[in-house]
Amino acid sequence: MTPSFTLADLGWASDFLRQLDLDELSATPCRIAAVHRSRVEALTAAGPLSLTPPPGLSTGEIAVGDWALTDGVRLLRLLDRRSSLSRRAAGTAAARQLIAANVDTLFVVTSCNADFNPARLERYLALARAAGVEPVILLTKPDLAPDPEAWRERAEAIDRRVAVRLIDATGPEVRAALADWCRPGQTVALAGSSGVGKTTLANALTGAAEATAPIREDDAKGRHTTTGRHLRPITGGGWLIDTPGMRELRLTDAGEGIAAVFDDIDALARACRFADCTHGNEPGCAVRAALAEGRLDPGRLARWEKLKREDRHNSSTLAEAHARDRAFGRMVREVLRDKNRRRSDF
Ligand SMILES: Nc1nc2c(ncn2[C@@H]2O[C@H](COP(=O)(O)OP(=O)(O)OP(=O)(O)O)[C@@H](O)[C@H]2O)c(=O)[nH]1
Ligand SMILES: [Zn+2]
Repeated sequence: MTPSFTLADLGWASDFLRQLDLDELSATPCRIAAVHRSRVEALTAAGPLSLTPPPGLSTGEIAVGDWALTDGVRLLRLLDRRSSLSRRAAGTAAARQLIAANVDTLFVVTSCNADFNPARLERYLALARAAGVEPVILLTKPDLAPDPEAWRERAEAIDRRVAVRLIDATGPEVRAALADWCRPGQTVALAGSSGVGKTTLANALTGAAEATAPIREDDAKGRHTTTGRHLRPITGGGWLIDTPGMRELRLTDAGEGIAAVFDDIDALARACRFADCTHGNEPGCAVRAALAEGRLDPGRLARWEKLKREDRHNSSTLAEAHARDRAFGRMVREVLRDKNRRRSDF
């Protein structure tokens, strides 16, 4: 059985259509469902396709969730994204790694227990905002907590603009509870620590069968292709982007997002007498004044400062990262040389 999706089901919208030139109107819009080393898998209104990217476009520049144009064999070009989630690439280099594109909602998942950590939640909210994605906080395991409402209140206090839902990931109501964000054409992703229930939620949204076995669909030629590997249809409408990279998000260049989550502190800092105020001993510091008057929670200020430091560190230029790598390489070589020297002394 081949599920068929309309372009609107796949998330096609007028801001993608507007990007097409007249001579591109005959090309087929497709949504990237999986990215491999040299090919991508894509979904079209006529079914799944396996495509090669055009010369000059590496698969590293393509993300699951991207919209592109195809002639049926090749990917012709990528369309501009509405949002993109990226993280600092593994290793020490400050390069960015694309994780997902055109995500509408990031479900930030934590539990009604010791996993709940305001600093981490703020960090995820900042990351979502910087990516252009709406964050929603999901609090799992309310069934195991004596007073789940207290956890909800704590989560709501972090940012009043963010929706918070208590949700038993193992219960029957997962799709109903998240229906607002899982309408046809909408795309969601899940982030959060290990063990908070992301896999359980993903299975509930997509149907457990698809989660454990890849969906096999007949393509036009009657061969079997595996599709939707990382762009998984949600039962009843919408899409879940579930890639290995989604599970390890780190904060990169989220300066704008941090300012949005901590707009109160940001406004205070702008009112300091000196533009480069460190909120230490400078006269006319509005941040310290707010602290002294009890208008600003010292814990919140500490988390803001920590996030800013971390963001500065993660956003350090490639050149700096390379310099660090070189220094590290030099150290490793020296240690090895030293070891060999000692070995040859025996
Ligand atoms: N009672 C209860 N158990 C839950 C709930 N959510 C998750 N669990 C259980 O918690 C355990 C971990 O859930 P997972 O879905 O594997 O967590 P995860 O976030 O995917 O973890 P990683 O795969 O390590 O990232 C499982 O045994 C779930 O059944 C919940 O809301 N209530
Ligand atoms: Zn100040």
